Amino acid sequence: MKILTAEQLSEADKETMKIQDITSEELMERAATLVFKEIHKRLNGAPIPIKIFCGIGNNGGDGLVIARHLIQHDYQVKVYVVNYSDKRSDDFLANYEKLKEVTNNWPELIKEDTRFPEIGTGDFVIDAIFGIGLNRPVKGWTGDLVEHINDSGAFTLAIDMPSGLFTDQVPGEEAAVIEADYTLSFQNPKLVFYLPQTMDYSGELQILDIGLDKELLKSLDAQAFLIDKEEAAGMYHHRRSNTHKGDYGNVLIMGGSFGKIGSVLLTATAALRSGSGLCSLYIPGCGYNIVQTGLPEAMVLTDEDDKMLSAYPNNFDANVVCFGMGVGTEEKTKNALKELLENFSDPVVIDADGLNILSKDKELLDLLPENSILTPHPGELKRLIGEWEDDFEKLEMAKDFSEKYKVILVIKGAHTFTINGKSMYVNNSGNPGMSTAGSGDVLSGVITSFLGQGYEPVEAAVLGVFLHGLSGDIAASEFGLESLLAGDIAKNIGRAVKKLFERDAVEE
Ligand SMILES: NC(=O)C1=CN([C@@H]2O[C@H](COP(=O)(O)OP(=O)(O)OC[C@H]3O[C@@H](n4cnc5c(N)ncnc54)[C@H](OP(=O)(O)O)[C@@H]3O)[C@@H](O)[C@H]2O)[C@@H](O)CC1
Ligand SMILES: [K+]
Repeated sequence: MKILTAEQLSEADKETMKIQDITSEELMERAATLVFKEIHKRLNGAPIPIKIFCGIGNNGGDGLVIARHLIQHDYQVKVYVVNYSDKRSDDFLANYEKLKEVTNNWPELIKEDTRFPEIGTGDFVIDAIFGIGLNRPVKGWTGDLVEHINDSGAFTLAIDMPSGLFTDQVPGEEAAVIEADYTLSFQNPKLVFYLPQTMDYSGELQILDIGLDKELLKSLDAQAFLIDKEEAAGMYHHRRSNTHKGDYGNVLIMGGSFGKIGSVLLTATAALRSGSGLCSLYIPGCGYNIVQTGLPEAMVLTDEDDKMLSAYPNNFDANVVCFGMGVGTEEKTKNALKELLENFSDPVVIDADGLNILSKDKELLDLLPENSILTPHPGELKRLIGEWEDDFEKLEMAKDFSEKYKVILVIKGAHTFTINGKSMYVNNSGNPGMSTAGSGDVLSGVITSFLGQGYEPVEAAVLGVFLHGLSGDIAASEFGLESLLAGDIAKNIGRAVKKLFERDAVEE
């Protein structure tokens, strides 16, 4: 699904009104009625005190429409109008009049000197103060109100955006932002919902299709692409019957050092579980017995050094090479990476200490084959591209880096970002149980495997990241978050592929 900017979405609102010949009040009615239906589906008439905080723009207008429907369905509703300005929008005013027709319990005005209403932990708060029209940080008494809502402990549902959250920048330190438990956002996801610095504000997220014109949305350039099952399934290459192992890649995994042989074992297991036809490892001598015993399906070549890598096996004919897990950053090992980059011209996958070696000796970056895939976690990324002020700057710096060196960056996190020049892909699978040792080694194996099977490099990265996450979700549902081991992620890749083509009950 496309991630769009606030400007694109408000422009799409306007264009849709023209194309569908509807007023903005009708579009608001449509959008807010969908929100009402979602609430009604879950509350099912429960007598919970509902407190709706409405701004005076169109986000507030949505709040008033929701209030009207809830009142008409006999919910206990109290509406507050947050009077941060006198410039009420037309649709706000029209819906204010309509609300008065269904209740005598008129909205209460909250102004600068008003005592804020009490909010109990059992209340249900609907935040319709600011939406995508936010154009400056929320401060002063409006900010105090936002903090008052946050401090209440009540379940908070944000409409379109948690109030105070910009779509295109992180909030400043003194700005107040609603910390929502749930956000129902209109039409398309927004980038801030997925960035480490801002993702917590939206809580659980649901995107509502409010029927903006499909052709119009298709024509818009995405700020980024959100990758879910549907997008991942579209990238997957089905296996043909008339094939043999030679059709599925011959990957070489170079990694490990004394005490860190497990890392390469995980990577190789993941590569084979992801469908590689042939998988070989190049490791220090000390790992020979471990790998041969742990993974009989793999072939093992050893370096002349017993404890670390010191060379690249130039006479070995692999179609993709992955380098870095558990290798350390010794000078000898740097030479091994250098030899690899000087002798291998197809895309490689570089992870972990391989990235740290590149960061220490930036000249090596120029040797990277075009479309190589680098898989840093935030610490490794910082060493590679430098410090950033905030997540938006990080993404710009990462795009510049990707363009400069013609490589694909896979920035690992709760939502892993894959960056290919100006294009960004945001992963939407996975869970916190995957924050565990070796998880990244497994990811490198999955991506390497797909690259070896002939996927376009960016697809190998994006699909690999998604399946890695989905496999983690499957493993977590079996073992629970705490007990999840990286090896479980590797083992479940096949189930994740199967799941790509299963329909979920909720989608039906
Ligand atoms: N027909 C449609 O288009 C549809 C729109 N929909 C809904 O409309 C929402 C967007 O509505 P919106 O554009 O009216 O802006 P909104 O977020 O309500 O803000 C209101 C005003 O607040 C002001 N302001 C900004 N920051 C401020 C601050 N820090 N402190 C104080 N004031 C501040 C600023 O005005 P200013 O003061 O700058 O003149 C701004 O204009 C969207 O999120 C969705 O919920 C849906 O119904 C679908 C159909
Ligand atoms: K809001």
